Amino acid sequence: MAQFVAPSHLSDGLYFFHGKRQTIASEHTFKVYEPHTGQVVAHCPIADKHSTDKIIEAAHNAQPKWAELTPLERGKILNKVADIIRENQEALAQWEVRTNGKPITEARMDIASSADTFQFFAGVAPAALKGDYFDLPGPAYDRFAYTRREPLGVVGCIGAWNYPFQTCVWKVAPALAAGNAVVYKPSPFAPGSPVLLGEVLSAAGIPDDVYNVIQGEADTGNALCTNDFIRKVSFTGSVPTGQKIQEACAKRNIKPVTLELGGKSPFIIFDDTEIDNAVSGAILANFLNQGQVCTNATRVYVHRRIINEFTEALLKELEKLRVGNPFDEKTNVGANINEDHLKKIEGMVERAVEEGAKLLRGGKRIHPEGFENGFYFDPAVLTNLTENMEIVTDEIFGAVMLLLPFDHEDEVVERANKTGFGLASGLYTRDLRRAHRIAAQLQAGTVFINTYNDTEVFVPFGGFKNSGHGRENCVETLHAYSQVKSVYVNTQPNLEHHLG
Ligand SMILES: NC(=O)c1ccc[n+]([C@@H]2O[C@H](COP(=O)([O-])OP(=O)(O)OC[C@H]3O[C@@H](n4cnc5c(N)ncnc54)[C@H](O)[C@@H]3O)[C@@H](O)[C@H]2O)c1
Ligand SMILES: C[N+](C)(C)CCCC=O
Repeated sequence: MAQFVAPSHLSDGLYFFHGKRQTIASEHTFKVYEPHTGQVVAHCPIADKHSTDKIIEAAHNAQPKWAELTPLERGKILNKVADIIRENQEALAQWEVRTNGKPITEARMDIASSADTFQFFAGVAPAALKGDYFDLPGPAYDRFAYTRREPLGVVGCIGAWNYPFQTCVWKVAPALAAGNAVVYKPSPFAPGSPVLLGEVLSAAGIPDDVYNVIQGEADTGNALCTNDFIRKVSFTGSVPTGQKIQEACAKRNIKPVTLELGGKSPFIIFDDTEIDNAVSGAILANFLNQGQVCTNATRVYVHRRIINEFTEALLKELEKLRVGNPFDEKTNVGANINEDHLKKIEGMVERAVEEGAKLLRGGKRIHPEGFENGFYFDPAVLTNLTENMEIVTDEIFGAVMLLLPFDHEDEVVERANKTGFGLASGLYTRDLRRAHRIAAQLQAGTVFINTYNDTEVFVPFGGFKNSGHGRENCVETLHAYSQVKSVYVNTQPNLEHHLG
Protein backbone atom coordinates (compact mmCIF):
# COMPACT_ATOMS: atom_id res chain seq x y z
CA MET A 1 0.00 0.00 0.00
CA ALA A 2 1.64 3.24 -1.19
CA GLN A 3 1.65 6.28 1.07
CA PHE A 4 -0.18 9.31 -0.32
CA VAL A 5 2.17 12.07 -1.41
CA ALA A 6 0.60 14.99 -3.25
CA PRO A 7 2.14 15.17 -6.75
CA SER A 8 4.15 18.14 -7.96
CA HIS A 9 2.45 18.11 -11.38
CA LEU A 10 -0.65 16.66 -12.99
CA SER A 11 0.37 17.11 -16.61
CA ASP A 12 0.18 13.39 -17.33
CA GLY A 13 -1.20 10.33 -15.60
CA LEU A 14 -4.74 11.73 -15.58
CA TYR A 15 -6.28 8.25 -15.56
CA PHE A 16 -6.64 6.02 -12.53
CA PHE A 17 -6.98 2.25 -12.79
CA HIS A 18 -5.25 -0.88 -11.48
CA GLY A 19 -4.74 1.12 -8.27
CA LYS A 20 -2.53 3.88 -9.69
CA ARG A 21 -2.28 6.92 -11.92
CA GLN A 22 -1.93 5.95 -15.55
CA THR A 23 -2.07 7.32 -19.02
CA ILE A 24 -3.58 5.73 -22.13
CA ALA A 25 -2.81 5.89 -25.83
CA SER A 26 -5.41 7.87 -27.75
CA GLU A 27 -5.69 9.64 -31.08
CA HIS A 28 -7.62 12.47 -29.45
CA THR A 29 -6.77 14.81 -26.60
CA PHE A 30 -8.27 17.83 -24.88
CA LYS A 31 -6.38 20.80 -23.46
CA VAL A 32 -6.30 21.26 -19.70
CA TYR A 33 -6.14 24.91 -18.56
CA GLU A 34 -5.03 26.38 -15.29
CA PRO A 35 -7.73 29.05 -14.77
CA HIS A 36 -5.72 31.44 -12.58
CA THR A 37 -2.90 31.78 -15.13
CA GLY A 38 -4.80 30.88 -18.29
CA GLN A 39 -1.99 28.49 -19.26
CA VAL A 40 -2.41 25.09 -20.89
CA VAL A 41 -0.91 22.61 -18.42
CA ALA A 42 -1.71 19.30 -20.09
CA HIS A 43 -3.02 17.57 -23.18
CA CYS A 44 -5.19 14.79 -21.82
CA PRO A 45 -5.90 11.67 -23.91
CA ILE A 46 -9.60 10.98 -24.47
CA ALA A 47 -10.91 7.49 -23.67
CA ASP A 48 -12.75 5.92 -26.60
CA LYS A 49 -15.35 3.18 -26.17
CA HIS A 50 -12.75 0.40 -26.22
CA SER A 51 -10.60 1.92 -23.41
CA THR A 52 -13.72 2.82 -21.42
CA ASP A 53 -15.11 -0.72 -21.70
CA LYS A 54 -11.79 -2.28 -20.62
CA ILE A 55 -11.56 -0.18 -17.46
CA ILE A 56 -15.23 -0.84 -16.62
CA GLU A 57 -14.71 -4.59 -17.09
CA ALA A 58 -11.79 -4.56 -14.63
CA ALA A 59 -14.03 -2.70 -12.16
CA HIS A 60 -16.76 -5.29 -12.69
CA ASN A 61 -14.28 -8.08 -11.87
CA ALA A 62 -12.95 -6.31 -8.77
CA GLN A 63 -16.31 -5.36 -7.26
CA PRO A 64 -17.46 -8.71 -5.76
CA LYS A 65 -14.47 -8.92 -3.37
CA TRP A 66 -15.11 -5.36 -2.17
CA ALA A 67 -18.80 -6.24 -1.70
CA GLU A 68 -17.84 -9.31 0.38
CA LEU A 69 -16.49 -7.04 3.13
CA THR A 70 -19.05 -6.03 5.73
CA PRO A 71 -20.07 -2.36 5.75
CA LEU A 72 -18.08 -1.99 8.99
CA GLU A 73 -14.95 -3.40 7.35
CA ARG A 74 -15.37 -1.09 4.37
CA GLY A 75 -16.07 1.74 6.79
CA LYS A 76 -12.70 1.26 8.49
CA ILE A 77 -10.97 1.82 5.14
CA LEU A 78 -13.18 4.82 4.34
CA ASN A 79 -12.31 6.33 7.72
CA LYS A 80 -8.65 6.06 6.72
CA VAL A 81 -9.53 7.93 3.53
CA ALA A 82 -10.98 10.72 5.70
CA ASP A 83 -7.80 10.76 7.82
CA ILE A 84 -5.50 10.98 4.78
CA ILE A 85 -7.57 13.79 3.28
CA ARG A 86 -7.33 15.73 6.57
CA GLU A 87 -3.57 15.11 6.86
CA ASN A 88 -3.11 16.45 3.32
CA GLN A 89 -5.77 19.16 3.42
CA GLU A 90 -3.45 22.00 2.44
CA ALA A 91 -1.80 20.17 -0.47
CA LEU A 92 -5.17 19.00 -1.81
CA ALA A 93 -6.63 22.50 -1.43
CA GLN A 94 -3.69 23.98 -3.36
CA TRP A 95 -4.37 21.52 -6.17
CA GLU A 96 -8.06 22.40 -6.13
CA VAL A 97 -7.13 26.06 -6.67
CA ARG A 98 -4.87 25.17 -9.59
CA THR A 99 -7.58 22.97 -11.09
CA ASN A 100 -10.55 25.29 -10.62
CA GLY A 101 -9.33 28.83 -9.90
CA LYS A 102 -11.33 29.24 -6.66
CA PRO A 103 -9.90 31.11 -3.64
CA ILE A 104 -7.71 28.99 -1.36
CA THR A 105 -9.96 29.77 1.63
CA GLU A 106 -12.90 28.13 -0.17
CA ALA A 107 -10.82 25.20 -1.44
CA ARG A 108 -9.80 24.37 2.15
CA MET A 109 -13.48 24.17 3.10
CA ASP A 110 -14.22 21.85 0.15
CA ILE A 111 -11.43 19.49 1.17
CA ALA A 112 -12.41 19.50 4.85
CA SER A 113 -16.04 18.73 4.00
CA SER A 114 -14.91 15.92 1.68
CA ALA A 115 -13.14 14.26 4.63
CA ASP A 116 -16.37 14.61 6.64
CA THR A 117 -18.29 12.94 3.81
CA PHE A 118 -16.11 9.82 3.95
CA GLN A 119 -16.32 9.75 7.73
CA PHE A 120 -20.11 10.12 7.66
CA PHE A 121 -20.74 7.30 5.17
CA ALA A 122 -18.18 5.05 6.89
CA GLY A 123 -20.10 5.56 10.13
CA VAL A 124 -23.70 5.25 8.96
CA ALA A 125 -23.35 2.45 6.41
CA PRO A 126 -23.21 -0.44 8.93
CA ALA A 127 -26.55 0.67 10.42
CA ALA A 128 -28.21 1.91 7.22
CA LEU A 129 -27.41 -1.04 4.94
CA LYS A 130 -29.71 -3.35 6.84
CA GLY A 131 -32.64 -5.62 6.05
CA ASP A 132 -36.10 -6.21 7.52
CA TYR A 133 -37.79 -9.31 8.91
CA PHE A 134 -41.44 -10.32 8.27
CA ASP A 135 -43.56 -13.03 9.91
CA LEU A 136 -45.50 -15.17 7.45
CA PRO A 137 -48.62 -17.28 8.24
CA GLY A 138 -47.84 -20.30 10.42
CA PRO A 139 -45.28 -20.66 13.19
CA ALA A 140 -42.79 -17.82 12.89
CA TYR A 141 -39.82 -20.19 12.86
CA ASP A 142 -41.30 -22.15 9.88
CA ARG A 143 -42.23 -19.37 7.49
CA PHE A 144 -40.76 -15.89 7.36
CA ALA A 145 -39.26 -13.43 4.93
CA TYR A 146 -36.37 -11.03 5.21
CA THR A 147 -34.70 -8.42 3.04
CA ARG A 148 -31.07 -7.79 2.25
CA ARG A 149 -29.56 -4.57 0.96
CA GLU A 150 -27.05 -5.39 -1.76
CA PRO A 151 -24.71 -3.23 -3.87
CA LEU A 152 -25.62 -2.50 -7.48
CA GLY A 153 -22.25 -3.48 -9.03
CA VAL A 154 -20.28 -0.86 -10.96
CA VAL A 155 -21.56 2.70 -10.69
CA GLY A 156 -20.71 5.25 -13.40
CA CYS A 157 -20.26 8.80 -12.16
CA ILE A 158 -20.00 11.93 -14.31
CA GLY A 159 -18.95 15.19 -12.71
CA ALA A 160 -19.01 18.94 -13.26
CA TRP A 161 -16.04 21.30 -12.87
CA ASN A 162 -17.12 23.80 -10.21
CA TYR A 163 -16.43 21.62 -7.14
CA PRO A 164 -14.14 19.02 -8.75
CA PHE A 165 -13.00 17.22 -5.58
CA GLN A 166 -16.20 17.61 -3.56
CA THR A 167 -18.57 16.57 -6.39
CA CYS A 168 -16.50 13.43 -6.88
CA VAL A 169 -16.51 12.62 -3.16
CA TRP A 170 -20.28 13.15 -2.83
CA LYS A 171 -20.73 10.28 -5.30
CA VAL A 172 -17.77 8.04 -4.54
CA ALA A 173 -18.07 7.91 -0.72
CA PRO A 174 -21.66 6.53 -0.61
CA ALA A 175 -21.10 4.30 -3.66
CA LEU A 176 -18.05 2.65 -2.08
CA ALA A 177 -19.63 2.46 1.38
CA ALA A 178 -22.50 0.50 -0.19
CA GLY A 179 -20.05 -2.02 -1.73
CA ASN A 180 -19.98 -0.82 -5.34
CA ALA A 181 -17.04 -0.23 -7.65
CA VAL A 182 -16.88 3.19 -9.33
CA VAL A 183 -15.80 4.49 -12.71
CA TYR A 184 -15.65 8.30 -12.59
CA LYS A 185 -15.51 10.65 -15.56
CA PRO A 186 -14.63 14.21 -14.49
CA SER A 187 -15.40 17.30 -16.50
CA PRO A 188 -12.62 17.89 -19.05
CA PHE A 189 -12.37 21.41 -17.59
CA ALA A 190 -11.17 20.06 -14.23
CA PRO A 191 -9.86 16.53 -14.70
CA GLY A 192 -7.21 16.29 -11.95
CA SER A 193 -9.02 16.14 -8.61
CA PRO A 194 -10.59 12.65 -8.98
CA VAL A 195 -7.13 11.28 -9.85
CA LEU A 196 -5.70 12.69 -6.61
CA LEU A 197 -8.63 11.09 -4.80
CA GLY A 198 -7.65 7.77 -6.42
CA GLU A 199 -4.19 8.01 -4.88
CA VAL A 200 -5.73 8.78 -1.49
CA LEU A 201 -8.10 5.80 -1.78
CA SER A 202 -5.27 3.43 -2.72
CA ALA A 203 -3.15 4.66 0.18
CA ALA A 204 -6.08 3.92 2.50
CA GLY A 205 -6.37 0.35 1.22
CA ILE A 206 -9.18 0.39 -1.37
CA PRO A 207 -8.45 -2.67 -3.57
CA ASP A 208 -7.19 -2.12 -7.12
CA ASP A 209 -9.84 -1.41 -9.79
CA VAL A 210 -12.58 -0.67 -7.26
CA TYR A 211 -12.15 3.05 -8.01
CA ASN A 212 -11.23 4.25 -11.47
CA VAL A 213 -11.02 7.51 -13.43
CA ILE A 214 -11.44 7.86 -17.18
CA GLN A 215 -11.20 11.12 -19.12
CA GLY A 216 -13.09 12.61 -22.02
CA GLU A 217 -16.04 14.63 -23.19
CA ALA A 218 -19.62 13.76 -24.22
CA ASP A 219 -18.67 10.60 -26.17
CA THR A 220 -16.77 9.14 -23.24
CA GLY A 221 -19.66 10.01 -20.91
CA ASN A 222 -22.04 8.31 -23.30
CA ALA A 223 -19.79 5.21 -23.50
CA LEU A 224 -20.00 5.02 -19.70
CA CYS A 225 -23.81 5.35 -19.68
CA THR A 226 -24.30 2.69 -22.34
CA ASN A 227 -21.91 0.02 -20.97
CA ASP A 228 -23.80 -3.06 -19.79
CA PHE A 229 -21.68 -3.55 -16.64
CA ILE A 230 -22.65 -0.08 -15.38
CA ARG A 231 -25.70 -0.55 -13.13
CA LYS A 232 -26.34 3.07 -12.14
CA VAL A 233 -25.23 6.53 -13.24
CA SER A 234 -24.84 9.48 -10.91
CA PHE A 235 -24.50 12.77 -12.75
CA THR A 236 -23.81 16.39 -11.80
CA GLY A 237 -24.07 18.95 -14.56
CA SER A 238 -26.47 20.91 -16.71
CA VAL A 239 -30.13 20.15 -17.44
CA PRO A 240 -29.64 19.42 -21.19
CA THR A 241 -26.85 16.91 -20.45
CA GLY A 242 -28.92 15.39 -17.64
CA GLN A 243 -31.75 14.80 -20.11
CA LYS A 244 -29.39 13.04 -22.54
CA ILE A 245 -27.95 10.90 -19.75
CA GLN A 246 -31.35 9.85 -18.44
CA GLU A 247 -32.38 8.91 -21.97
CA ALA A 248 -29.19 6.92 -22.65
CA CYS A 249 -29.53 5.12 -19.32
CA ALA A 250 -33.19 4.29 -19.97
CA LYS A 251 -32.40 2.86 -23.38
CA ARG A 252 -29.56 0.69 -22.14
CA ASN A 253 -30.72 -1.62 -19.32
CA ILE A 254 -33.04 0.89 -17.59
CA LYS A 255 -30.21 2.10 -15.36
CA PRO A 256 -31.30 4.19 -12.38
CA VAL A 257 -29.89 7.71 -12.41
CA THR A 258 -29.22 10.39 -9.84
CA LEU A 259 -29.33 13.82 -11.49
CA GLU A 260 -27.90 16.90 -9.74
CA LEU A 261 -28.61 19.64 -12.26
CA GLY A 262 -28.67 23.40 -12.63
CA GLY A 263 -30.58 26.12 -10.84
CA LYS A 264 -31.92 29.66 -10.96
CA SER A 265 -32.61 30.17 -7.31
CA PRO A 266 -34.57 33.07 -5.79
CA PHE A 267 -33.44 34.99 -2.71
CA ILE A 268 -36.18 37.06 -1.02
CA ILE A 269 -35.42 39.95 1.33
CA PHE A 270 -38.33 41.32 3.39
CA ASP A 271 -38.47 44.86 4.74
CA ASP A 272 -38.16 43.74 8.39
CA THR A 273 -34.67 42.37 7.72
CA GLU A 274 -31.45 43.68 9.21
CA ILE A 275 -29.99 45.15 5.98
CA ASP A 276 -26.34 44.28 6.71
CA ASN A 277 -27.21 40.62 7.31
CA ALA A 278 -29.16 40.45 4.06
CA VAL A 279 -26.24 42.07 2.19
CA SER A 280 -23.85 39.40 3.51
CA GLY A 281 -26.36 36.68 2.61
CA ALA A 282 -26.82 38.01 -0.93
CA ILE A 283 -23.04 38.18 -1.50
CA LEU A 284 -22.66 34.61 -0.25
CA ALA A 285 -25.55 33.51 -2.45
CA ASN A 286 -24.01 35.06 -5.56
CA PHE A 287 -20.25 35.39 -5.50
CA LEU A 288 -19.06 32.17 -3.82
CA ASN A 289 -16.82 30.19 -6.19
CA GLN A 290 -16.95 33.09 -8.72
CA GLY A 291 -20.71 32.57 -8.84
CA GLN A 292 -20.21 29.13 -10.37
CA VAL A 293 -22.45 27.36 -7.87
CA CYS A 294 -25.53 25.37 -8.80
CA THR A 295 -27.47 26.69 -5.80
CA ASN A 296 -26.58 30.34 -6.38
CA ALA A 297 -29.47 32.75 -6.01
CA THR A 298 -29.05 35.27 -8.78
CA ARG A 299 -32.65 36.49 -8.55
CA VAL A 300 -32.51 38.73 -5.48
CA TYR A 301 -36.04 40.00 -4.72
CA VAL A 302 -35.89 42.99 -2.37
CA HIS A 303 -38.97 44.61 -0.81
CA ARG A 304 -39.56 47.91 -2.60
CA ARG A 305 -39.53 49.84 0.71
CA ILE A 306 -35.88 48.93 1.37
CA ILE A 307 -34.41 48.35 -2.08
CA ASN A 308 -32.59 51.71 -2.26
CA GLU A 309 -31.10 51.30 1.21
CA PHE A 310 -30.17 47.69 0.43
CA THR A 311 -28.54 48.57 -2.91
CA GLU A 312 -26.50 51.36 -1.35
CA ALA A 313 -25.25 49.07 1.46
CA LEU A 314 -24.51 46.29 -1.02
CA LEU A 315 -22.45 48.48 -3.35
CA LYS A 316 -20.55 49.92 -0.40
CA GLU A 317 -19.75 46.42 0.89
CA LEU A 318 -18.65 45.30 -2.59
CA GLU A 319 -16.03 48.05 -2.68
CA LYS A 320 -14.08 45.73 -0.34
CA LEU A 321 -14.33 42.76 -2.74
CA ARG A 322 -10.92 41.49 -3.85
CA VAL A 323 -10.80 39.72 -7.20
CA GLY A 324 -7.54 38.12 -8.30
CA ASN A 325 -4.80 35.72 -7.20
CA PRO A 326 -6.73 32.79 -5.70
CA PHE A 327 -3.73 31.77 -3.57
CA ASP A 328 -3.88 35.07 -1.69
CA GLU A 329 -5.72 34.50 1.61
CA LYS A 330 -7.46 37.87 1.24
CA THR A 331 -8.94 37.14 -2.19
CA ASN A 332 -12.73 36.78 -2.25
CA VAL A 333 -13.19 35.99 -5.94
CA GLY A 334 -10.72 33.93 -7.98
CA ALA A 335 -10.64 32.91 -11.65
CA ASN A 336 -13.48 31.54 -13.77
CA ILE A 337 -13.04 28.08 -15.21
CA ASN A 338 -12.14 29.09 -18.78
CA GLU A 339 -12.32 31.76 -21.46
CA ASP A 340 -15.49 30.46 -23.13
CA HIS A 341 -17.37 30.43 -19.85
CA LEU A 342 -16.18 33.95 -19.03
CA LYS A 343 -17.34 35.16 -22.46
CA LYS A 344 -20.71 33.49 -21.95
CA ILE A 345 -21.22 35.42 -18.69
CA GLU A 346 -20.04 38.71 -20.24
CA GLY A 347 -22.37 38.13 -23.20
CA MET A 348 -25.38 37.60 -20.94
CA VAL A 349 -24.62 40.85 -19.08
CA GLU A 350 -24.15 42.78 -22.37
CA ARG A 351 -27.46 41.48 -23.78
CA ALA A 352 -29.26 42.39 -20.55
CA VAL A 353 -27.92 45.95 -20.76
CA GLU A 354 -29.01 46.14 -24.43
CA GLU A 355 -32.49 45.04 -23.29
CA GLY A 356 -32.61 47.93 -20.77
CA ALA A 357 -31.00 46.56 -17.60
CA LYS A 358 -28.79 48.93 -15.59
CA LEU A 359 -25.31 47.75 -14.63
CA LEU A 360 -24.45 49.06 -11.16
CA ARG A 361 -20.94 47.59 -10.96
CA GLY A 362 -18.53 45.10 -12.62
CA GLY A 363 -19.73 42.90 -15.45
CA LYS A 364 -16.45 42.76 -17.39
CA ARG A 365 -13.31 40.67 -17.68
CA ILE A 366 -10.39 42.04 -15.70
CA HIS A 367 -6.66 41.30 -15.84
CA PRO A 368 -5.17 41.42 -12.31
CA GLU A 369 -1.48 42.30 -12.16
CA GLY A 370 0.70 39.21 -12.44
CA PHE A 371 -2.25 37.10 -13.63
CA GLU A 372 -3.13 39.00 -16.81
CA ASN A 373 -4.02 35.87 -18.81
CA GLY A 374 -6.22 34.26 -16.13
CA PHE A 375 -10.00 34.15 -16.49
CA TYR A 376 -11.11 36.89 -14.08
CA PHE A 377 -14.52 38.60 -14.09
CA ASP A 378 -15.49 41.57 -11.97
CA PRO A 379 -18.75 40.56 -10.21
CA ALA A 380 -21.77 42.33 -11.62
CA VAL A 381 -24.87 43.84 -10.02
CA LEU A 382 -27.79 44.59 -12.33
CA THR A 383 -31.08 46.35 -11.77
CA ASN A 384 -33.96 47.66 -13.91
CA LEU A 385 -34.80 44.12 -14.98
CA THR A 386 -37.96 42.44 -16.18
CA GLU A 387 -38.95 38.86 -15.42
CA ASN A 388 -38.77 37.67 -19.03
CA MET A 389 -35.21 38.85 -19.78
CA GLU A 390 -32.81 36.01 -20.62
CA ILE A 391 -30.60 36.94 -17.66
CA VAL A 392 -33.54 36.56 -15.26
CA THR A 393 -34.85 33.27 -16.70
CA ASP A 394 -31.65 31.37 -17.64
CA GLU A 395 -28.88 29.96 -15.47
CA ILE A 396 -25.82 32.27 -15.61
CA PHE A 397 -23.38 30.23 -13.48
CA GLY A 398 -21.28 33.32 -12.89
CA ALA A 399 -20.91 36.26 -10.50
CA VAL A 400 -23.98 38.25 -11.56
CA MET A 401 -26.49 39.50 -8.98
CA LEU A 402 -29.91 40.65 -10.19
CA LEU A 403 -31.90 43.07 -8.03
CA LEU A 404 -35.68 42.83 -8.48
CA PRO A 405 -38.14 44.85 -6.34
CA PHE A 406 -41.37 43.31 -4.97
CA ASP A 407 -44.37 44.57 -3.01
CA HIS A 408 -46.30 41.61 -1.54
CA GLU A 409 -45.56 38.18 -0.10
CA ASP A 410 -47.92 36.26 -2.43
CA GLU A 411 -46.58 38.08 -5.47
CA VAL A 412 -42.94 37.34 -4.65
CA VAL A 413 -43.58 33.66 -3.93
CA GLU A 414 -45.33 33.32 -7.28
CA ARG A 415 -42.44 35.05 -9.07
CA ALA A 416 -39.86 32.99 -7.17
CA ASN A 417 -41.53 29.75 -8.27
CA LYS A 418 -41.97 30.84 -11.88
CA THR A 419 -39.02 28.83 -13.19
CA GLY A 420 -38.43 25.33 -14.45
CA PHE A 421 -35.56 24.97 -11.96
CA GLY A 422 -36.03 24.02 -8.31
CA LEU A 423 -32.64 23.53 -6.69
CA ALA A 424 -32.52 26.09 -3.88
CA SER A 425 -34.07 29.27 -2.53
CA GLY A 426 -33.51 31.69 0.31
CA LEU A 427 -35.31 34.31 2.36
CA TYR A 428 -34.38 36.90 4.91
CA THR A 429 -36.95 38.06 7.48
CA ARG A 430 -37.28 38.46 11.24
CA ASP A 431 -40.83 37.07 11.12
CA LEU A 432 -40.29 33.35 11.67
CA ARG A 433 -43.93 32.41 11.09
CA ARG A 434 -43.71 34.03 7.65
CA ALA A 435 -40.34 32.35 7.06
CA HIS A 436 -41.76 28.85 7.57
CA ARG A 437 -44.97 29.69 5.67
CA ILE A 438 -42.85 30.66 2.65
CA ALA A 439 -40.41 27.76 3.09
CA ALA A 440 -43.39 25.43 2.70
CA GLN A 441 -44.45 27.14 -0.54
CA LEU A 442 -41.09 27.49 -2.30
CA GLN A 443 -40.61 24.82 -4.97
CA ALA A 444 -36.99 23.92 -4.26
CA GLY A 445 -34.97 21.05 -2.81
CA THR A 446 -33.35 23.36 -0.24
CA VAL A 447 -34.64 26.52 1.46
CA PHE A 448 -32.24 28.75 3.40
CA ILE A 449 -33.79 30.99 6.08
CA ASN A 450 -31.57 33.93 7.13
CA THR A 451 -28.53 32.09 5.74
CA TYR A 452 -27.35 30.75 2.36
CA ASN A 453 -25.25 28.01 0.75
CA ASP A 454 -24.81 25.94 3.92
CA THR A 455 -24.15 22.26 3.26
CA GLU A 456 -23.87 19.44 5.79
CA VAL A 457 -23.15 15.87 4.81
CA PHE A 458 -26.09 14.54 6.85
CA VAL A 459 -28.68 16.93 5.33
CA PRO A 460 -30.20 15.85 1.97
CA PHE A 461 -29.08 17.85 -1.10
CA GLY A 462 -30.86 17.78 -4.45
CA GLY A 463 -33.40 19.37 -6.72
CA PHE A 464 -37.12 19.73 -7.34
CA LYS A 465 -38.48 20.08 -10.90
CA ASN A 466 -35.83 20.29 -13.68
CA SER A 467 -33.01 20.59 -11.15
CA GLY A 468 -32.92 16.83 -10.94
CA HIS A 469 -33.91 13.88 -8.84
CA GLY A 470 -32.30 11.77 -6.17
CA ARG A 471 -30.40 13.18 -3.20
CA GLU A 472 -26.77 13.33 -2.12
CA ASN A 473 -25.30 13.89 1.33
CA CYS A 474 -27.64 11.95 3.61
CA VAL A 475 -28.33 8.44 4.88
CA GLU A 476 -30.94 7.87 2.13
CA THR A 477 -28.18 8.25 -0.48
CA LEU A 478 -26.91 4.82 0.53
CA HIS A 479 -30.26 3.42 -0.59
CA ALA A 480 -29.74 4.93 -4.04
CA TYR A 481 -26.44 3.02 -4.31
CA SER A 482 -27.94 -0.31 -3.21
CA GLN A 483 -30.89 -2.53 -4.00
CA VAL A 484 -33.27 -4.56 -1.84
CA LYS A 485 -33.61 -8.29 -2.18
CA SER A 486 -36.59 -10.03 -0.52
CA VAL A 487 -35.99 -13.59 0.65
CA TYR A 488 -38.96 -15.89 1.44
CA VAL A 489 -38.08 -18.80 3.74
CA ASN A 490 -39.84 -22.07 4.41
CA THR A 491 -37.94 -24.13 6.96
CA GLN A 492 -40.45 -27.01 6.59
CA PRO A 493 -40.73 -27.73 2.85
CA ASN A 494 -43.86 -29.82 2.30
CA LEU A 495 -44.41 -30.81 -1.31
CA GLU A 496 -47.74 -32.58 -0.56
CA HIS A 497 -49.15 -29.38 0.88
CA HIS A 498 -48.36 -27.47 -2.34
CA LEU A 499 -49.94 -30.11 -4.60
CA GLY A 500 -53.15 -29.93 -2.50
N1 LIG B 1 -27.16 20.21 -8.64
C1 LIG B 1 -25.87 20.08 -8.40
O1 LIG B 1 -25.44 19.47 -7.43
C2 LIG B 1 -24.86 20.73 -9.32
C3 LIG B 1 -23.55 20.90 -8.87
C4 LIG B 1 -22.63 21.48 -9.72
C5 LIG B 1 -22.99 21.89 -11.00
N2 LIG B 1 -24.27 21.72 -11.40
C6 LIG B 1 -24.66 22.19 -12.74
O2 LIG B 1 -23.70 21.83 -13.70
C7 LIG B 1 -23.67 22.77 -14.76
C8 LIG B 1 -22.25 23.20 -15.03
O3 LIG B 1 -21.44 22.10 -15.20
P1 LIG B 1 -20.92 21.63 -16.63
O4 LIG B 1 -20.76 22.83 -17.50
O5 LIG B 1 -19.74 20.76 -16.39
O6 LIG B 1 -22.15 20.77 -17.15
P2 LIG B 1 -22.27 19.86 -18.46
O7 LIG B 1 -23.64 19.31 -18.44
O8 LIG B 1 -21.82 20.60 -19.64
O9 LIG B 1 -21.20 18.69 -18.25
C9 LIG B 1 -21.21 17.86 -17.11
C10 LIG B 1 -20.49 16.57 -17.43
O10 LIG B 1 -21.23 15.83 -18.39
C11 LIG B 1 -20.36 15.38 -19.43
N3 LIG B 1 -21.16 15.20 -20.64
C12 LIG B 1 -21.48 16.13 -21.56
N4 LIG B 1 -22.30 15.59 -22.50
C13 LIG B 1 -22.52 14.30 -22.14
C14 LIG B 1 -23.29 13.23 -22.69
N5 LIG B 1 -24.01 13.38 -23.80
N6 LIG B 1 -23.29 12.03 -22.05
C15 LIG B 1 -22.59 11.87 -20.92
N7 LIG B 1 -21.82 12.84 -20.35
C16 LIG B 1 -21.79 14.05 -20.95
C17 LIG B 1 -19.30 16.46 -19.47
O11 LIG B 1 -18.12 16.01 -20.12
C18 LIG B 1 -19.10 16.74 -18.00
O12 LIG B 1 -18.26 15.77 -17.39
C19 LIG B 1 -24.55 23.91 -14.30
O13 LIG B 1 -25.82 23.80 -14.92
C20 LIG B 1 -24.67 23.67 -12.80
O14 LIG B 1 -25.80 24.23 -12.20
C21 LIG B 1 -25.20 21.14 -10.61
C1 LIG C 1 -21.27 23.40 -1.32
N1 LIG C 1 -22.18 24.22 -2.10
C2 LIG C 1 -21.72 25.59 -2.05
C3 LIG C 1 -23.53 24.18 -1.57
C4 LIG C 1 -22.15 23.81 -3.50
C5 LIG C 1 -22.76 22.50 -3.82
C6 LIG C 1 -22.47 22.06 -5.23
C7 LIG C 1 -23.09 22.92 -6.27
O1 LIG C 1 -22.54 23.48 -7.17
